[in-house]
Amino acid sequence: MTTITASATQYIDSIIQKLSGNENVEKLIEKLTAKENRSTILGSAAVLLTAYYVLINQLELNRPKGFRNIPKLNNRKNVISLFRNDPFVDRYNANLKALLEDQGIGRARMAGNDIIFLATPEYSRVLLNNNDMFLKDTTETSPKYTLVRKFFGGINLVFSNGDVWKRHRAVANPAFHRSWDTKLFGHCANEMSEQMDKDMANEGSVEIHSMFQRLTLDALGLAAFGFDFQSLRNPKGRYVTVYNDLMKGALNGLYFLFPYLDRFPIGQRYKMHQKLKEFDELLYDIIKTKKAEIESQNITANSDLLTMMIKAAESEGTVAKLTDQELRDNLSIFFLAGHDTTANSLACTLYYLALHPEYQDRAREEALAAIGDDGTVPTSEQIKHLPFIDNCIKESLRLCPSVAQLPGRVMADDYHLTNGYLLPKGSRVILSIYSMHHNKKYWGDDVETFRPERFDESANGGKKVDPYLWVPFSFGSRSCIGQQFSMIEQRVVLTMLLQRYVFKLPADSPHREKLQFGRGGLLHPANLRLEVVDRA
Ligand code: HEM
Repeated sequence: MTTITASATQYIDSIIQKLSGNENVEKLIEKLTAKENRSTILGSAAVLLTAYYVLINQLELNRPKGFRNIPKLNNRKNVISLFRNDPFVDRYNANLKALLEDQGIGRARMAGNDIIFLATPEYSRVLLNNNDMFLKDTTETSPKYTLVRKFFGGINLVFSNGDVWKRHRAVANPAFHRSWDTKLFGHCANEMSEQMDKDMANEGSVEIHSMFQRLTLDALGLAAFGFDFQSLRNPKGRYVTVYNDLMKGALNGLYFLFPYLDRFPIGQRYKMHQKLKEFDELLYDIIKTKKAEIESQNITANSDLLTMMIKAAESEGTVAKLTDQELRDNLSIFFLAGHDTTANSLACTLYYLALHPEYQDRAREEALAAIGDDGTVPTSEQIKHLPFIDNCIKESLRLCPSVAQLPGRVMADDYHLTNGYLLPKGSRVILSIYSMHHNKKYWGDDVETFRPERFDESANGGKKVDPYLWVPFSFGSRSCIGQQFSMIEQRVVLTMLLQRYVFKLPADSPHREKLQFGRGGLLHPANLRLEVVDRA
């Protein structure tokens, strides 16, 4: 484009030089510059410029062909739906589904950026195997004074790239890849049972999603840094309230659209910034205590994530230590990444088991065979082999992937897909996990039916599900570091609950026809009430 403009200017200059001195031309210039003609000329210039601008924008003549060929999504409707904060699935079904499931690719323009959606296992393979080309969109782009930036930190495992990400992942890997003490999750499952019994006695049903949110917050607090939020026992406790308020505040869409509102926060927003200071004091206190414990050798084999991360950095020698601020930022991001995600998965799985009693019976049979019926917390060994329950969790994560779209990537350079499409440098790319998980082409006509057998290799002639197609935890080197943690938590909790209760969907449940989803960033059931009947 710049080359074309430069040559055009040179060409016009040479013509002006040739024409200067020519009497007719000089008369014409005189006419054009006369005062009375100026408004006409300015008007015509404005019309020409507008026409040029419209042509460039509508026909996109300034964009490369490979990009222009990518089918366009219905942008206007999609943006309106975003502003209305419609639940993700409604927005997807109305505006994205048809094109993405048919073409596997589509593009839109939002807030001045090109967004390209990818939705086939082939594109998924390309994206997930090219981390240096498809860069994570980091929080560094949001100003330092925003609540979201202060809460989740500038640089952490989730929002970093290249060598910085490698360093954080190297420190966190040993902390996650080890056997987890099932007692921790068992303790939380027992606490949840007590609360469910109370709700059943008082209300006749249990809102299962919020119950799981409380369970996973308690489990993560204990596992991450040995702190008990006690949100199951006391949902209005000091730190639970602080944490929940901060989450709500950090994910408030208004401040994503207008981040500068956080520069001089007032009223409730000001109070949130103050609460963050309280939360930070707690985290830094815990870090200090853990460091002192490590120094005095006062640590056990079943230490929390934080202790393991500090120890990993100190004993490896090869990986640089994380600063207190980096440790704090990672702890904070573990909460964002690892608590609601698991809660949503547990809630959806229990919903499908309540909807399909025959699958629930089969899952319970497997649970009882593995862990017995005496009400004790299962051991790691006992929950190692639960193929049917695992398949129920997988099928539930297929239908309800908590992370419905992989967080955005930014193209480090122009990238040509094999079929001629171009992903231009700087454009944003989103892998639509939800679209791949709901496409008939890949899963058959019963795509919307809960059928755990899809994941049973022996029932499918040894055929495995493509790991780039089923990606609730993503895949490859940047896949979810907490996958094993989450699966162990889900196995312990589900086996213990199935051992003790029968779950039923109330006859008048709004979820009877299909699961209804709530608003917000992660895919989760909206107000899901189940009847929880004691087997005894
Ligand atoms: C059902 C539960 C979970 C789901 C569906 C889930 C999903 C995901 C997905 C899709 C990613 C990839 C994000 C991306 O590449 O942009 C991811 C990354 C991550 N998850 Fe999870 N997650 C779950 C549980 C957890 C838990 C329990 C933790 C921690 C305690 C956790 C911590 C993380 C972290 C730190 C990353 C970033 C890894 C990296 O970039 O190296 N997740 N998760």
